[in-house]
Amino acid sequence: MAKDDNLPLFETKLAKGRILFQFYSLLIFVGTCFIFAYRLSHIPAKGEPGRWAWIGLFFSELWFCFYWFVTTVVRWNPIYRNTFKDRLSHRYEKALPGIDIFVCTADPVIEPPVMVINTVLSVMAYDYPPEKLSVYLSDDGGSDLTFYAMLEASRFSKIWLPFCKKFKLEPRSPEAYFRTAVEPLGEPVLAKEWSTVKMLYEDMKKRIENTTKLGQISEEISKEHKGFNEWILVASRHDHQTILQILIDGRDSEAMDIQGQPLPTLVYLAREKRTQYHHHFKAGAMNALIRVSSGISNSPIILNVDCDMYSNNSKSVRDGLCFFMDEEKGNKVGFVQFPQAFENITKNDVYSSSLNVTMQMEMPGFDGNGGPCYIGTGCLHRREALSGKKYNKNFMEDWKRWSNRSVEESTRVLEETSKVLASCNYEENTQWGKEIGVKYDSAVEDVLTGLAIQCRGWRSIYFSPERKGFLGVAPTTLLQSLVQHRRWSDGDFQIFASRHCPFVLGYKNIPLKLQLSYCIYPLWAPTSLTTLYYVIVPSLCLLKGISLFPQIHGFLHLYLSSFSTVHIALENVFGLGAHSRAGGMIKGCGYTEEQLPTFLACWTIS
Ligand SMILES: O=c1ccn([C@@H]2O[C@H](COP(=O)(O)OP(=O)(O)O[C@H]3O[C@H](CO)[C@@H](O)[C@H](O)[C@H]3O)[C@@H](O)[C@H]2O)c(=O)[nH]1
Ligand SMILES: [Mn+2]
Repeated sequence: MAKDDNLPLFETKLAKGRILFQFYSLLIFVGTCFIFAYRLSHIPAKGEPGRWAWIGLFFSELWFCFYWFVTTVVRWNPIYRNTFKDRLSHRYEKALPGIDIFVCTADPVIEPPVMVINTVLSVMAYDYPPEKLSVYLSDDGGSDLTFYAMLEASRFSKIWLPFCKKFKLEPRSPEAYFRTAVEPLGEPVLAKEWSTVKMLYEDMKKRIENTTKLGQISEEISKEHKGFNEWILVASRHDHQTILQILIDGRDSEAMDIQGQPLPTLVYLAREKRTQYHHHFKAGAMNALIRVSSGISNSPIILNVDCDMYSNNSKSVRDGLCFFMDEEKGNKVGFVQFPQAFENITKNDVYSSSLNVTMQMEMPGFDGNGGPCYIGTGCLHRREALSGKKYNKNFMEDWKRWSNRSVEESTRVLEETSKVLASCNYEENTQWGKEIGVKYDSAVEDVLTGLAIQCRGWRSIYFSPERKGFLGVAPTTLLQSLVQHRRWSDGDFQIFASRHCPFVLGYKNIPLKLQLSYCIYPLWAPTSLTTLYYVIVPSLCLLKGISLFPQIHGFLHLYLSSFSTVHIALENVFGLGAHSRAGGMIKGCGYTEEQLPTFLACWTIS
């Protein structure tokens, strides 16, 4: 036995500078106490003008103080993870488990088929034994255009996968790769292959784009695959039977790339849609995928990505497995969440679409408090945890059980038997969407599902490697950004106001500091009310000559002004610092949610 056999597969590091941050928080807290002392001791008497405005202001400040407390709890103790993939490979290379990868798409117009298949190709090309990978595309658009693109991708994968592996390319989305890669002119052999593959990709892209533009499949194309016949029965995207096509069956000995290596299984699924049944959006799609995949490959680990988030790092699956397969701590891990990162962030990122503060400060903080939330994409799940199983101390994943499994049926029979699992009435009178799978009835099904998994005893892990695991498309216009934030604020607040409230669901199931951390997003919505109050009422009162802030003189002046200096200086270090450390621009900073310090500054300056 080699001597590194007992070493862990991952390590955890505490963030630097925590003490400084904690000291800074203490300073803010002292300042806040002074404010409350003043507010309470100077309430205008009954009949004096401004009494109600004053009391309102006091409650707003109490709220800000609570919100600041929650953000401080989140940021108190961030941790960072590091994996040892060489140890994983050394110990388990022959016994690596199967991985099922789910890609969700919903609309061929908003999510063009070319983009979708780039994501699909990027995950098919993971640096992982291909016979152990199964990629499932869920098409809620029920579109033959997307199906056609998948057919093209299944053919192109035979060239693309060996090409990626031979030259160890990154990223493995052909579009993203060719956009940035420089032609290797110095090496004639490589250069020839490079330009051939590029040309083949461009040709395929053109064919798909032309068909998409046309909006329908030509007769010539429809003869290429019997799958197109399914669309004869499709009334509309909201009313059709299940369409399930196994485009590449990994068990098939003829499913080989041009180098003779096996290919990952590739499945196209458009679950059944009927107008009288609610389809539950992405959550419904995910649950159909969980069931269908259990009949086909049934891998113990499930990775899910949105169709606009391609894999930017071919090692991510191995990274994730370092957590699940760690001998000491792995069994408790329910899911491993990667950050959402985007490749289309504008220069100043005025709407803070990059989510830098969330991804680089808050999520590591969640992890330190008990585990990050599930954020819908770039997440590896343990199938058992996602399917509703409770963790218990004796749980031991049997990684071999899954790899020994063999499905006997032919591809066609397998397709037919699996279709039932994606039908509309399959979930009637079951726990799907409640206790099993991704939860329904929430605009942020992901956060709610992650919370439930944690409450069932599983640990989650946040892993942010230097080379980003996934890159997606962020909203860039004010309208897109507002729509997204409104959905998040609404959805998160609904969780808070329901029986799924972190303090109810989490009571005794997750640590109190994690329950508190979970409030940070649900409280966005109510905080907007106090913010509006704080912005509007004092200004109106000033117009009437009523001041709601103290006139400063004497000792208090000295104290407050020195505090304001210290505070503003520190706010620059921590507020701006937090933002720019997270890679943001100064202009985007005003949009981060550092309210209390901002209001403190407002106090001290007024
Ligand atoms: O009926 C539907 C609607 C959407 N989707 C897919 O769901 C994903 C996310 O939807 P999108 O409209 O892009 O929402 P975003 O605001 O970008 O989603 C963010 O927020 C969601 C809710 O918190 C998470 O589920 C997502 O993963 C996260 O990227 C996309 O791949 C869609 O194709 C479906 O499969 N079926
Ligand atoms: Mn999206």
